[in-house]
Amino acid sequence: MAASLTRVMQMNKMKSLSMLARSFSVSSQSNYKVSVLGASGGIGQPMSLLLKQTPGVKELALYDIAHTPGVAADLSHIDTAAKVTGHTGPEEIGECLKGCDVVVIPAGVPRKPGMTRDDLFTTNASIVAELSKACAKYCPKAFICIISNPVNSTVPICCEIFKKSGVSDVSKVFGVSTLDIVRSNTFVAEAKGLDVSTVNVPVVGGHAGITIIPLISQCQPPVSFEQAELEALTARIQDAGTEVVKAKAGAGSATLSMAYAGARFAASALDALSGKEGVVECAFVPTDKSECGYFSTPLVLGPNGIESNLGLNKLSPYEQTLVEACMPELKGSIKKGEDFARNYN
Ligand SMILES: NC(=O)c1ccc[n+]([C@@H]2O[C@H](COP(=O)([O-])OP(=O)(O)OC[C@H]3O[C@@H](n4cnc5c(N)ncnc54)[C@H](O)[C@@H]3O)[C@@H](O)[C@H]2O)c1
Ligand SMILES: O=C(O)C[C@H](O)C(=O)O
Repeated sequence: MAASLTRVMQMNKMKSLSMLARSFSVSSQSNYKVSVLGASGGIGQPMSLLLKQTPGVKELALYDIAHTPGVAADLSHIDTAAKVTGHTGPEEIGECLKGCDVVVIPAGVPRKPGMTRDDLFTTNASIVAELSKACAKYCPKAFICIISNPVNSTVPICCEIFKKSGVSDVSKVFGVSTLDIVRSNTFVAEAKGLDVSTVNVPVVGGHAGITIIPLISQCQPPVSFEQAELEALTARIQDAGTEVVKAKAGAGSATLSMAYAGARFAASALDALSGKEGVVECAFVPTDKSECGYFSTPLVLGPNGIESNLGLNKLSPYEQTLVEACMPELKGSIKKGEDFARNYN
């Protein structure tokens, strides 16, 4: 009786792990160290929980300025392979980052109702600069996945800090815009009554308001909407972060959906590192394909980071107007980040 119960439990666990492996599509043979900076926060905790269950994670190193020992102790009791370590404060960040393959950064303050993402710059710019400096020192070859807002400025900050620290290759620095894709897939599937697991909408541009540009004309499977419906859907995707901020009424912004999206992007990074073919993700990265210098587009990822940038592909006339409209804001946010980093010590 006890033996058969154990067998059923083992089968259930294997089933749930293989479901997770399939949904995050990670090669189970790989063996990587993943670090989360800002691990005690609203995103950091649930994302670390997902990463603790992600096949291929050998070590999960958690860093924050507070509460990391408790989060690490809690997660370490979960019976999955990843070894969990907790690190608190700047004197422990080196140990956290040494040997790291993938770093995910959700450190920093979230929005409250009435704020824009850019309003977070004052606080978050220096947090991301400080953490980027540590990454450049301790794990310059790792995939760096930046969640902290404003992403349109924090990614340029990280890239500039890397260059200032002597790390010229920034082809593994990514602004995580996966949540925009996750939301677009969900909303399109709901509108068309499709199985959401089959829907894939590329989202390009940046990660704030009008800079978020879903390419619904390139949705797989193909879908079509009346223009008014398309515009309403696009606006909902662009404002989806604000929708959550308003609903949380002062208690922060998206955490659970972001944890899912962040863990999914990290899993793709692990896939890319392990040499899996055909890993494609949209992310906000440095590029010479856009006049801005940074833009989110679908990217083919490999062991060395971006293998190729798939660009915008064929845009509809409506999407072309959205791309043109986002340029002034995007350029301003990028410049703000670059200027900040150049003056940062
Ligand atoms: N890219 C996206 O799509 C997306 C989605 C949701 C949220 N965000 C952003 O993610 C960030 C975090 O959101 P949250 O809800 O988890 O916030 P939170 O306040 O719940 O957690 C942030 C964590 O960062 C930690 N932290 C602060 N300074 C730090 C430092 N110097 N080093 C390490 N850790 C530090 C805090 O102690 C806290 O635990 C915000 O900037 C938010 O706007 C981005
Ligand atoms: O909206 C926010 O402030 C958080 C995040 O950027 C989101 O899109 O949910």
